[in-house]
Amino acid sequence: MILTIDAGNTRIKGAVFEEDTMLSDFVFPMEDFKISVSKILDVHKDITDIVVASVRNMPLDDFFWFQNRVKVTLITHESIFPFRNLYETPLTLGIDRMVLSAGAVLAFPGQNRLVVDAGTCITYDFVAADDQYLGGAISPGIRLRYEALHHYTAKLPLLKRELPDHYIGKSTNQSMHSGVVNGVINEIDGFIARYEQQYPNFTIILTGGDTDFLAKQLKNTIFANSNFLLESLNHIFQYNQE
Ligand SMILES: Nc1ncnc2c1ncn2[C@@H]1O[C@H](COP(=O)(O)OP(=O)(O)OP(=O)(O)O)[C@@H](O)[C@H]1O
Ligand SMILES: CC(C)(CO)[C@@H](O)C(=O)NCCC(=O)O
Ligand SMILES: [K+]
Repeated sequence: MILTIDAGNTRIKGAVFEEDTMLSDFVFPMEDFKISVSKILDVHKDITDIVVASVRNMPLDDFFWFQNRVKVTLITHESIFPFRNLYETPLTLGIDRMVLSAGAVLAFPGQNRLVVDAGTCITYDFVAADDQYLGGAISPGIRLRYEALHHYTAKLPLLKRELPDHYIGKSTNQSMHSGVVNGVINEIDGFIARYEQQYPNFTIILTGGDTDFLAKQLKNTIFANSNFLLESLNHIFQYNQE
């Protein structure tokens, strides 16, 4: 039994796996890291390994704190990934993007794959059918866009995400929802259309904190799975054992 941990930019997510089955999952703020993980280990006494991917500047001691109870594996640029990395700056590629790309290769062998992670940032990662990682894009996520509008203006309020039913916003709030949410939807549809010009067939995976909010709004058929990063960590761990 293993505990996978995704230390994201805003929140920490975790899931317990017995082989390919997810037994439970958790979300907690950074401050609660040690207490939350301790509790999970207390409840699931059969956990033998913790597998972590972190995009934060978090002290590694926090992870290795549990070393006396379980084996701790940190996924880093030195881990074994099932793709050839063609990024020109491979050492600056986010570990989350590498894990998602690896997960896409292992879950969808022999296909072109695009992973869209709608989290704090929206990231796009393309891995071709020959398992070459080509790169992608990084843009601000939904919450970041709302926060930026509020933070860098005098008049715009801080709003919570809301699905607009009109393109033409008839009030400040409607205009902001249309700008942020329709903007993101068009961005994702637009990226997919662009990639389609070059690669007529590919599998699209949507993940991240805004998965469920966005999934039905997109034009294309996608695999929507907000736990894809945690599942990918489980797959990479198994792959690295083999
Ligand atoms: N309870 C929540 N707390 C924070 N963000 C949430 C929540 N529910 C949905 N979201 C949405 O999730 C997005 C953030 O995604 P996510 O939670 O995956 O970010 P994260 O933890 O920083 O991870 P990552 O760094 O991998 O993006 C925000 O744009 C926000 O709209
Ligand atoms: C883009 C983020 C912040 C998304 O979580 C992360 O993947 C990251 O820090 N990336 C480093 C830059 C890059 O991927 O090229
Ligand atoms: K992200």
